[in-house]
Amino acid sequence: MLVESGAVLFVPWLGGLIIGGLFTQDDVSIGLLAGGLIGLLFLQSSLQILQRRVLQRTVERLTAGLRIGIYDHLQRLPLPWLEDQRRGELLSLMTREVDVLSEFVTGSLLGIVPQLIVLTGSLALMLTIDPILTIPIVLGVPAFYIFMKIFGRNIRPLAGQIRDAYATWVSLADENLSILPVIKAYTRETIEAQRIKTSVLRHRDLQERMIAYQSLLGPIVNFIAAASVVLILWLAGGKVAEGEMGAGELVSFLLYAGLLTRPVARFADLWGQFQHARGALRHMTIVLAMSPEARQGDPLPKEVKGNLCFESIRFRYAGRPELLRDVSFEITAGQTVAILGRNGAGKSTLVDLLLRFRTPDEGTIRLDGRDISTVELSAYRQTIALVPQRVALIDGTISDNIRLGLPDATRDQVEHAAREAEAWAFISELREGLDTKIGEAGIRLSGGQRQRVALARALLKKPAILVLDEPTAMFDPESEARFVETARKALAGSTVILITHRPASLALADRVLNLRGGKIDEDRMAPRIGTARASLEEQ
Ligand SMILES: Nc1ncnc2c1ncn2[C@@H]1O[C@H](COP(=O)(O)OP(=O)(O)OP(=O)(O)O)[C@@H](O)[C@H]1O
Repeated sequence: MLVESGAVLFVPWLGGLIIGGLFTQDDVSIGLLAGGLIGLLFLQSSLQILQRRVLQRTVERLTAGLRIGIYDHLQRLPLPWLEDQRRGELLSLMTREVDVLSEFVTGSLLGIVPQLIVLTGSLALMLTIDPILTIPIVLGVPAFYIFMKIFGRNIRPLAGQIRDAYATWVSLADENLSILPVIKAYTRETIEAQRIKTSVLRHRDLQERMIAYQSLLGPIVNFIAAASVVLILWLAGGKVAEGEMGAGELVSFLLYAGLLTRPVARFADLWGQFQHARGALRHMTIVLAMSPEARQGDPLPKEVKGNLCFESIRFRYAGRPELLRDVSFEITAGQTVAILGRNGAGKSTLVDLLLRFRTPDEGTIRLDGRDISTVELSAYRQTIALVPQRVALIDGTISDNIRLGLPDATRDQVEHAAREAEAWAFISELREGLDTKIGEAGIRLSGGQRQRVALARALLKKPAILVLDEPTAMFDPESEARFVETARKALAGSTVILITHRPASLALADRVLNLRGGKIDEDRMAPRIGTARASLEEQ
């Protein structure tokens, strides 16, 4: 770009010499100069080709790098922050805003220095030809920038509004696509189509306003440039007639004035693009400056026993009354403890605290006596397997899904885990068994089947601590009874936290804790559970 800008500055000079040569009728030097000029133009075009290729590649690399970097950062951010964000906004950050920014960097920002060379070079050479003629041009350029700045004031807020409008419509479309059955069942298609239309049209209208602003700029700049050339011709024409200026010099001067329009027009666009990119950059900076979860900490010993201790835990969600007031309990390694509580009592929140998805406002959770907040995060989470209420499966085969937490597991281990989770019966009936594709690219599983796959995934990991949030909620009574029987063997040795209201599953528990009013009590039902276990064992 720098070399090309230098080459560009020679063209008017040579052009002027050729015209000057025409007047002196010197054929040899004109031929030489014309040859030189063609060579220079050829060099300029070749450099432009090279420049485009290099820039295009840089755009692609920058875009891909930013996307990878932002995604990687996003998934390391704390869950509560991620839950507060709109999905569309995060998607737009990785797609549209990355494009805006990388196009600005390679399309405009990198061009600044070469364009400045052309600008100052042209002005300097014009000054050497005729300082008086150059003065109005030198004065005109700052006036032009003040005009651009005023113009930019309208563009900046608009760029932010466009970003928001885009994120809104993408969020809406994303949400609607994921709840299509509800939309169809409640025949909301027309209403939803209208909502999408309104938000898409709002984005379109804002975009049109932006284009209107930007398209005004180009022609205004061109008009100013053309009018200036006419003015110069008029002023300089007299000087040539009076012999104060040669024809060649006039041509060079005009060509330099023409050259000036290139950087000036680029800088005019630059302002709008800069405002646009600034919006994207600000959003990106806010997200990238967010601190990820603290991952560093003490390593865990190889053998984790699974003794858990919640000490005086207090917790509230922002803007809500205190949910956990003084939660204290201990679980000895290998015990299965059921946690009961009404809807909204805070059971899932306790699990979130255990997994370090959230941090208690006060109190400490200990694993084998260590404060979990001081332990290295990945190693800590690897000791826990969670079967959440809402099972999330990935697009892939059943086997991929079960292997999620233990990618190197053998086929036998996967099958064994599937049997323990009462999943083998339905898997073996599928034509491709464990290799059956599920998710968007494959078959849909029923709620109960999904839950069993998730359970197999957790059992395969053989974690020190297993958290089961309503693991049998979608099981029929027979499968539940079988699960309870096999699970007792499968879970032996693991510390199990079981959140359930189902009496049959409760039979798995050694102890029952009741979460009520933000506190934990040991439940009086416990002896009855012992009886239920005994009767199950008899059966
Ligand atoms: N991210 C959140 N922000 C604000 N409040 C929340 C959040 N998540 C949960 N809550 C609130 O905290 C309370 C406890 O929720 P939690 O999911 O822990 O209850 P739960 O005992 O697991 O309920 P359930 O038996 O229905 O699953 C509820 O009142 C819920 O509205």
